[in-house]
Amino acid sequence: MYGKDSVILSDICKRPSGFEHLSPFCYVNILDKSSIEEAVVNNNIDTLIHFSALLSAVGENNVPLAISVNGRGVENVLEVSKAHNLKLFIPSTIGAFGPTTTRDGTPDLTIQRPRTIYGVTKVYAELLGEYYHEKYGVDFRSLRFPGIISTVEPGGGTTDYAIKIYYDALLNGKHICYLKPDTELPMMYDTDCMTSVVQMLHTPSENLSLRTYNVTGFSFTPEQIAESIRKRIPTFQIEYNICPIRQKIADSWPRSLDDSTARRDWAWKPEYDLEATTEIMLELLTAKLLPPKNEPKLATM
Ligand SMILES: NC(=O)C1=CN([C@@H]2O[C@H](COP(=O)(O)OP(=O)(O)OC[C@H]3O[C@@H](n4cnc5c(N)ncnc54)[C@H](O)[C@@H]3O)[C@@H](O)[C@H]2O)C=CC1
Ligand SMILES: CC(=O)[C@H](N)C(=O)O
Repeated sequence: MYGKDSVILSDICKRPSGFEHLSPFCYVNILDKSSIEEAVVNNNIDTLIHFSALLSAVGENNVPLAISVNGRGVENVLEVSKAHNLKLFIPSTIGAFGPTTTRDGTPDLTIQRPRTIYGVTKVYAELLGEYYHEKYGVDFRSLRFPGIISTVEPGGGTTDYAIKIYYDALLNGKHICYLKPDTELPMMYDTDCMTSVVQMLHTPSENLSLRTYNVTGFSFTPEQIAESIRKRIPTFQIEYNICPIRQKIADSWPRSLDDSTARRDWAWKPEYDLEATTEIMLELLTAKLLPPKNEPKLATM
């Protein structure tokens, strides 16, 4: 299940430089079922992890494309999983909840009436996956993630500021935040996110009481993440220029998630809190963005 001999990455665009050593890479357009099937058959794939999607903010700007990528893409991977007996993981999100859901300690099973096309398509993915599991026996599994914080530049979501703020802290000493200072959202560090996927995929089917679980790390506001950065970069400043679209989305999402079912069923437990996340983000991004200048080489004799 791990390592470059076991994993193949795919996308419709070339992978960013610096990741070539990770694993083989191939073109797959998830809107083209035969392209998924070709990759599965040619590489003898047994598990499909389907990450491709348009996130919440970009989805609002291109609804037909979001319906297509997030909706048809899911239909295609489910059909291919059914035909080739694959284990299938599709991430869901806090975006699958909406303003009528309880926002604090949101449980796994509750009202799901999202108001974004991203959320609507993610509820569709959850329900269609569970339907394929019940009707056809597809080993479908899903986790509802909060905002994921990693050093990879964000792809157009509402929680993106929680990545950009670290870039800005190092490059400019200042971040202009599109959410209000007291907007609380749940988040999780990258390593915990990947651990949760691996743990859930390893859990025997009979131990899963749900096919879609909440998982979370910790919750914070822009003010609180700025304070955490200021402990390490005292001159760091945050200013606010509210984006009404993203603010409205954030105000409709949970402030915190209840992930006790995942903790009970497959011993889920995150390792990173806000301080540990700030520590590692600043360390990794310093290495990525501010590499040490090369010392002049000594003349060889
Ligand atoms: N980043 C986050 O905070 C969270 C992400 N998730 C889920 O995790 C998954 C990955 O999210 P990110 O990596 O942040 O998104 P991203 O926007 O960074 O990456 C999405 C990828 O999908 C690819 N893609 C788009 N159209 C495609 C097509 N037709 N065929 C093949 N690939 C296509 C894009 O090229 C891109 O590499 C998504 O399903 C998202 O809903 C869930 C909760 C939080
Ligand atoms: C929480 C998510 O699903 C994503 N980061 C987004 O903000 O759209």
